[in-house]
Amino acid sequence: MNILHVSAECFPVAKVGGLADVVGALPKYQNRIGAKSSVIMPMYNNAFVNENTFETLHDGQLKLGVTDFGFQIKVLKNLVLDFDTYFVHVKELLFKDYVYSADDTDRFLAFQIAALDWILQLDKKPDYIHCHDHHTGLIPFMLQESYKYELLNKIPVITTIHNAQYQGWMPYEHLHKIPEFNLSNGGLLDWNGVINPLAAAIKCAWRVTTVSPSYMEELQQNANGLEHLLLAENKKFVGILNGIDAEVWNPKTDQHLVKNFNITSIVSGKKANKDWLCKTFNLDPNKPLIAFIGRLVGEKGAELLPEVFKAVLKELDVSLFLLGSGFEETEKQLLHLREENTGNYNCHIGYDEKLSHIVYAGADFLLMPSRVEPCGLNQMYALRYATVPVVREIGGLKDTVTDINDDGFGIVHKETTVEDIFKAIKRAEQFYKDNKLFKQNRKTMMQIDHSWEASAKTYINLYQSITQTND
Ligand SMILES: Nc1ncnc2c1ncn2[C@@H]1O[C@H](COP(=O)(O)OP(=O)(O)O[C@H]2O[C@H](CO)[C@@H](O)[C@H](O)[C@H]2O)[C@@H](O)[C@H]1O
Repeated sequence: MNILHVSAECFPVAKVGGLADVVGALPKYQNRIGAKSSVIMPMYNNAFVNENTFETLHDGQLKLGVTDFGFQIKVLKNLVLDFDTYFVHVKELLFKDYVYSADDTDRFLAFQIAALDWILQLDKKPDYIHCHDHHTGLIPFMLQESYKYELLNKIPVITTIHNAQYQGWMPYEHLHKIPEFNLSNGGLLDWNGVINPLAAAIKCAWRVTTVSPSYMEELQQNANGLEHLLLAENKKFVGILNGIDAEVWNPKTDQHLVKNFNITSIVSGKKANKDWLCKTFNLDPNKPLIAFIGRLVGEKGAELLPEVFKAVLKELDVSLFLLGSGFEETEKQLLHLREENTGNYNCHIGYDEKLSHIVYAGADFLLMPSRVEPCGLNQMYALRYATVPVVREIGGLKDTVTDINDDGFGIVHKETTVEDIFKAIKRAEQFYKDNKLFKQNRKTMMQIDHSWEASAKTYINLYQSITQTND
């Protein structure tokens, strides 16, 4: 079984968030159970690309409306990843020092067209094409409708929704850039009067998956405008919980940590990482350390954090640390908060992979007050590093975290409000004081298995079920 994943991000090549973690792990675990899974992604002008060498497999020309662009498909020459990774190189459009920006429409259109042009001329074509998020949302449409790709229209195409908040909307002036199709089927591209690549993917993909079962249910009520479409297409939908790459995220071997640990050395291991964090960021190591890691956007409840932190710092005896970037105003408020709270609060505004690993290991609690959380990986990393997740009961958080009061191991709150988040942190402060229970809970958390094995198999079964139904 030959599967080609198409994605804008893939760890360790280019990561903005959880999409990269999933696309960097799922193919690896699919290969371990006998599939031949590979990835095609854009070639960005980033550190990974500059540190490695590439070989050109294919040279082509693509048309975006009236403009021609040369493109190459490249592979790594000096390094072997856990799966074959193909890179679409379009110098003028994709080769930038960012992944996403305001010019994404043309960039990801070119990426998708180049990927399909390349597949079209392959002797051995993939058995399945697995697209991820709206950046690849026009592929199911083009496979089904564009005359140019008629030869590929029997290849089952699956779309995974990692986040339905972003849909890739584009005005109709871009319509002519999509390889020619029967215009009377143009409605498949449309949702509410604009071209909507995520909606097109939902309409045209053979199956659609969401990254947790609860998120699939919730989307029917809250899908940023696509609710009716989801209801109409719900027979295509399957919710498959993400896993984590338990080899990359392993406190026993993690190269980023100050000290490694396993289930028999939790206390000393976590202490060494916490001490380093507290020393580096001027925090009191004797207080429970509550951390947040993530994009500072509305979905994550981030704009409430400055107010929550202010109240917590006034009333509770804990230390707070935040690693993230996003809304400028939230960043400003978070930085400003440091001035009056030295010793109990600090933040690092920016993206830092290494620091994130130390925070998962060194924190006592990890805060995730998300408004929307399709799956969430942070809480699963936290569990693996014996850090108590403090989460809102939503999406994948609901599927992976059970409250301590319900015989579970985490702290769960109902709403993304300042009051609820504050109360959850207060419960964390209390829980930390129960030394025996707190220590025992760390062991329980470390034994929870969220590795990819089971979900990788579920995806394979899903692909097979498509072939069986359509044979
Ligand atoms: N400033 C920073 N520095 C270092 N690392 C940082 C960072 N900010 C975030 N990260 C890292 O980025 C990843 C975030 O993953 P999530 O799954 O929590 O969220 P995201 O919303 O990006 O993903 C979307 O896709 C994933 C994958 O399907 C879903 O789990 C999720 O719910 C959905 O919103 C984690 O690896 C985290 O450590």
